[in-house]
Amino acid sequence: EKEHKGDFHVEEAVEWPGLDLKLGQVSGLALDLENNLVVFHRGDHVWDENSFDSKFVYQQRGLGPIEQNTILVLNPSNAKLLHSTGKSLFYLPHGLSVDKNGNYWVTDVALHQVFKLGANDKEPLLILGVALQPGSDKTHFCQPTDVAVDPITGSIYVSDGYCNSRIIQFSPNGLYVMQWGEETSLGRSRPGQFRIPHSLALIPDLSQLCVADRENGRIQCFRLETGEFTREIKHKAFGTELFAVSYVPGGLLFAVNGMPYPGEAESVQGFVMNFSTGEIIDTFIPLRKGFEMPHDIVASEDRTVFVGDVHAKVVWKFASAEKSETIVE
Ligand SMILES: O=C(N[C@@H](O)C(=O)O)c1ccccc1
Repeated sequence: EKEHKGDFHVEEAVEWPGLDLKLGQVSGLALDLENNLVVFHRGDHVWDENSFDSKFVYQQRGLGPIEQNTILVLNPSNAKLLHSTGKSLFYLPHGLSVDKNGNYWVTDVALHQVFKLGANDKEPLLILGVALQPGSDKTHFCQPTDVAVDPITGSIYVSDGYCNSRIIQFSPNGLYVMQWGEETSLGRSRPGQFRIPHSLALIPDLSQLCVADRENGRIQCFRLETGEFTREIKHKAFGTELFAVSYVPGGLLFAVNGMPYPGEAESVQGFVMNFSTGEIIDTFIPLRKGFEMPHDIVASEDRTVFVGDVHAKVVWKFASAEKSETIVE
């Protein structure tokens, strides 16, 4: 048995989903205002080595947008489909978050754009970026990976992206405010340097934004108002890549790492950390089939955890099993 610290351990809820969700590559997860699970997936589109040219221009425009509904709202207990939207809009879904008014915020790495969608509207309420045009100025992104909205100020934060190394802040109505971050120089990665800022976790009560700095295999956190670096959370157990990070009010940080590189000892797994100390208090993997490429993670206050896998095209559910004793290896 592995060692668990703290007072709980998350374990796969094997009855989930119990029905075929007919998912494509699962890129983003979020919880809506009723704690329903929101899934952002790619339907019949895939991101593979033919998707982009050397200048990050999307090559499969001829396919047209994904015809399936790319945003699914599921009952978190029985996975029943409650609502779906987002058809004929997107080419390569990536990040997803829900704001305090229940709007969906998503990024599309093929369009190089960020969208705000009302829960029931067809037409986007706001679009940032220029369709299909990669760039790195105030109006262009390059494969933007995630978006988070501060519930207190309404400020919009975008992690930009696979082919940029920055976080950009926009005002609530989408005007450029400021940005921070730079690409990682050769050798050691310094604070504020990124190698694919891949996922965002906004912590409103601490006024911080944490970023999964994917290829640097670490989490970096910054002050929301200034972009000032506050801390790094990095563990050997993360291995080379750290894909996604998610914060749960009450002080827990959840994360998933990447598939091990050849010869790497660290396995692909989920992590539960104490936000204030940064220490790992639990790790978890599915009970039957292993993770393939866990791509996003979201957790609710009752410590139900969902992990979306972009290779396996599934969503895993984990529930926190009250642990009666500490079992040491
Ligand atoms: O990272 C990649 N994909 C995932 O993150 C994703 O699908 O979002 C990727 C990189 C190179 C080529 C093809 C895919």
